[in-house]
Amino acid sequence: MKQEIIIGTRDSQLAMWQARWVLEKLQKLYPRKRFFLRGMKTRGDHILDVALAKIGDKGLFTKELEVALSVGEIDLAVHSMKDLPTRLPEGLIIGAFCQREYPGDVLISRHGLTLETLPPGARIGTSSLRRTAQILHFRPDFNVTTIRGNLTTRLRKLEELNLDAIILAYAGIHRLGHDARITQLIPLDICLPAVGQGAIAIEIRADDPEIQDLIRPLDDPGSRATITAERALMRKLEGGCQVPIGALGQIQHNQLLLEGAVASLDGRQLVRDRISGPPNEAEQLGEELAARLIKLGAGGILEKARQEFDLE
Ligand SMILES: NCc1[nH]cc(CCC(=O)O)c1CC(=O)O
Repeated sequence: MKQEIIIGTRDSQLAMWQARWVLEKLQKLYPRKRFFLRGMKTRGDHILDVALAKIGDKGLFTKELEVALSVGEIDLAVHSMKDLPTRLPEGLIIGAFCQREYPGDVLISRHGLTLETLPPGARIGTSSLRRTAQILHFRPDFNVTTIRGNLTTRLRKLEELNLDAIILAYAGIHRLGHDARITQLIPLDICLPAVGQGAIAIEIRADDPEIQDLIRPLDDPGSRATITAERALMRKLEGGCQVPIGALGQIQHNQLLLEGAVASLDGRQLVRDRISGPPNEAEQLGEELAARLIKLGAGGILEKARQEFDLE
């Protein structure tokens, strides 16, 4: 049995917080083992001046960690679930879907105003096409500006760029202790989160049953089912972080309720639908909802979104 276990993650503040959270849980469960944290840079951490959608690379924030995991330099990789592509490299699996935090997005505005009360033409900063499209659908008058960088950088840009508000995931803000800056929890019927948002993923080697057993207590069946459905939907729609897709699975009365939305970049077109069924059919529910969204016009919207980005 291994006595020393190396946990890899990105070296951003949020990633380190999440990996330390995993480390502390494991250390409590296995006081005799020694756990180490290794922070690594990914390509996504190097390219900071380009909009995410334009880099459009699968595994931008995960690849270097996956290489280290595959060759055994680390024993497990801790990621934000939403950074993890829907298809993993050969030989790697999600060993644990950790209990999800509140999955939605939040508005942080400078004068305490909400999506409803911000003035016409307000300047909103976000890094995601999904947020842009859904927010513009609700408030077509907003001026949306791209901001990138880690959480602290983005919070700073609210002031520096003289924006009226920025939109971020609740989970990241909460984990880094910035709750006091939240102006509004953005209603889920206005903006569906990114697939997997708010959850921490532990990626491991498929042929490592010892580590699989070790992390099993950190797996949350509800989060596993709901996020599996979201990821199946995403896979079927072939979206990555470069496409405006929102999805959210929830367990209600022992049923899995899955909602999904696809919107055009300008927010004019938006299709949204839901499906529910038994949690053990998560994968099929995701695929079925994807098929329904395509029938409602998602295919055309996505095709156009991809073209617009290739042309720029
Ligand atoms: N895109 C980067 C990223 N990856 C995960 C989170 C937040 C934490 C989470 O969703 O678990 C964030 C920041 C954000 O989108 O505001």
